[in-house]
Amino acid sequence: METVTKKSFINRDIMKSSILGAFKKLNPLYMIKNPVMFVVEVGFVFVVLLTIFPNMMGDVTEESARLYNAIVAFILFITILFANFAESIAEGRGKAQVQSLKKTKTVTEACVLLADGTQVKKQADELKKGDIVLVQAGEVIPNDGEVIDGIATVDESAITGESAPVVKERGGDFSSVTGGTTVTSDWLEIEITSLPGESFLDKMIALIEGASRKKTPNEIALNTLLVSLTIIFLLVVVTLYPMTTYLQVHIPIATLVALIVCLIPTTIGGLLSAIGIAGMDRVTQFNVIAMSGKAVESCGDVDTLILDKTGTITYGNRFASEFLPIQGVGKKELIRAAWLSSLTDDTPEGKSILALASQLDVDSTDEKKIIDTSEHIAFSAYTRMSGLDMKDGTKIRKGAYDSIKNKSVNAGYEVPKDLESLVHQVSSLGGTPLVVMKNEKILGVIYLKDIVKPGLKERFEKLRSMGIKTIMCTGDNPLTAATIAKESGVDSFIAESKPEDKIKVIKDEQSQGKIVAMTGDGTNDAPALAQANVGLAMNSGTNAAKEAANMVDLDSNPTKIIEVVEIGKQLLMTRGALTTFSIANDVAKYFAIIPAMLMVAVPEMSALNIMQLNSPTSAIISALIFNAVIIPLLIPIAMRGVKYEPMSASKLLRRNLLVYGLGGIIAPFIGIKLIDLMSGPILNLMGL
Ligand SMILES: Nc1ncnc2c1ncn2[C@@H]1O[C@H](COP(=O)(O)OP(=O)(O)OP(=O)(O)O)[C@@H](O)[C@H]1O
Ligand SMILES: [K+]
Ligand SMILES: [Mg+2]
Repeated sequence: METVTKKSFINRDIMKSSILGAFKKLNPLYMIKNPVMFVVEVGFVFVVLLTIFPNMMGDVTEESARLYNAIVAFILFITILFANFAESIAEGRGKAQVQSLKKTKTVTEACVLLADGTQVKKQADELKKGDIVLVQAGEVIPNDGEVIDGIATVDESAITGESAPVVKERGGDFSSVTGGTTVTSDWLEIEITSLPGESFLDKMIALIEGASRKKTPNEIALNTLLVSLTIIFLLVVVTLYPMTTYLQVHIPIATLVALIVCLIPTTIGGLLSAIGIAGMDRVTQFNVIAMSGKAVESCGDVDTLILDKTGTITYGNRFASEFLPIQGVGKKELIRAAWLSSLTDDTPEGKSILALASQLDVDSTDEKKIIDTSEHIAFSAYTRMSGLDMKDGTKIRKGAYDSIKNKSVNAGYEVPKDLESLVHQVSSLGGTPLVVMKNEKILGVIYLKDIVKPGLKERFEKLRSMGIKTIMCTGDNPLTAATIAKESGVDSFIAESKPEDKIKVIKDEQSQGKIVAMTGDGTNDAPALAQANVGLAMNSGTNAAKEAANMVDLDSNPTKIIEVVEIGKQLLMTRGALTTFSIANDVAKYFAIIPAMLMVAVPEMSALNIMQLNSPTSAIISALIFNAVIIPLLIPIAMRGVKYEPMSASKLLRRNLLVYGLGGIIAPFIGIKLIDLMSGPILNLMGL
């Protein structure tokens, strides 16, 4: 099982560009998007002006005020830089990735096949949807498309980072190709399915570049809270001013600005967007492309996970392992019918049936003729069968038990007595029984082996402790479904389901207020992928599925949805934890510095001055320094996320309140005291 490797989130290049980025982001037009930090910037400009014109507000008496104002301005400036730096670091890794992706976007020339059989050369950016192109070994695929002819290996490392080439061919799971990848052997005829500039690679670049990074609903809600808190503290400090005048305490304007900055939620305000970007980045590092931050965030809220059986819970390459004829039918006859039914079946199941039949000896001399003269009945998840209508009128079908049985009964046949026991035999082993019939008469059963992936039981257990329900949806019969469900440990299952049943399950869950995630790869999964709150499509899947989904797994590993959900949970938790910490901090600072500030004028305050700070000036400067340095100190947590262990929501809340709430209250007392011990004497020397 893959795990997220804990790469360092910072290196020299990222450091350099982040420092530069921190300065670039000082632009007020940019800063205003982050109202909390914008207030700090306005305060900074104000204190700079007070440094240059100390008498601006008719405020000053002592000469030392200029120096004091300069120090406050400097710390405010550093605070803003730290916040900008956090965001730049979060963006840094994505930028590096974009650069390597852009390198793969070389200008390619495509060989377009026209309807009359002639070929013309076109630039990749002139290709239209529906154009058919021929791509040969060594050439780059000009845009996304579906293979319509040929078989070839394709190097997809430009996109997936995986160096082993992938075989692409018409039909089945490996028919879609991505622009920017390279054909390494043979040739492919590809029908283009994307417009120039709208390919998967283009979308990936735009996403990582952040061009389409919008604030997520959760971020917007939190921002509103932070702005409200900012307004409240602004009012608190503004009302403090007449009070102190009444008490005849002189508080310099710079101190009031410093006080505001200490009290408004600058810590979370400075880290909020970094947390979101880092969450998306963690998903990307995991080789999953999220189409929006909202998608990653929805993962954190997921209540129900819909999984399909084949390929997700069991290995995708379910293979034929036995032919079981019903009484009165020869094994040879069954094998021949099964072979015929699979001659033009592109699915892994069909291919494995051909392989087993050939291995067991089947007369295949007329193969080509049959293929050429018969009508092909392709497998579909709706009919749940596949086969051939031969020229001589023979109809051969294989498919799911209930589908074939219904068809045979409708044609007037009785269900063979021993059929059910054969189906039962296969199903109770967790295998898929495919029933074969010739001219509506049932001949026997093909045993397709389905193997449950290891380690799933523990993972479903983990999901359960996170409060997530897992539902397996399968087109297979109830007994096979029950066996696999039991073996893998999913919470519940739905058998004999058609694609629209998946949508129904999703809608039912959603109508109960649940957030639903699902994976899929087929065209018939597309509507369900679109309906789900989190739809994770496989990169190997069809383009329709990829368009409908809001995430794509480049490694095409459906079980990854589990990790993606965990990353989403972790993102929400990190945001919650740091918000709690930040607000607890601000409240603590209030009690730490107000008494120190006022004790000169109101001696009774000294009882509250538990911190015993050097002087009112040192108190405010120390608090302001603490307020600034806490931002870079928390960058590692924002980047990596808080440690996540699955547990119930209420337990999690309690633990978070304890660690980050209580921690947030205690930290400033210790931090400010330490800074005061160091800065107090220096300020003394400066005469402050
Ligand atoms: N190539 C095929 N030809 C005929 N019948 C098939 C073929 N592949 C699968 N089937 C039958 O159709 C049923 C439905 O297939 P479908 O792909 O919808 O579901 P599934 O593969 O069983 O489960 P899942 O939804 O988990 O992928 C299968 O259970 C099987 O009985
Ligand atoms: K603050
Ligand atoms: Mg399937």
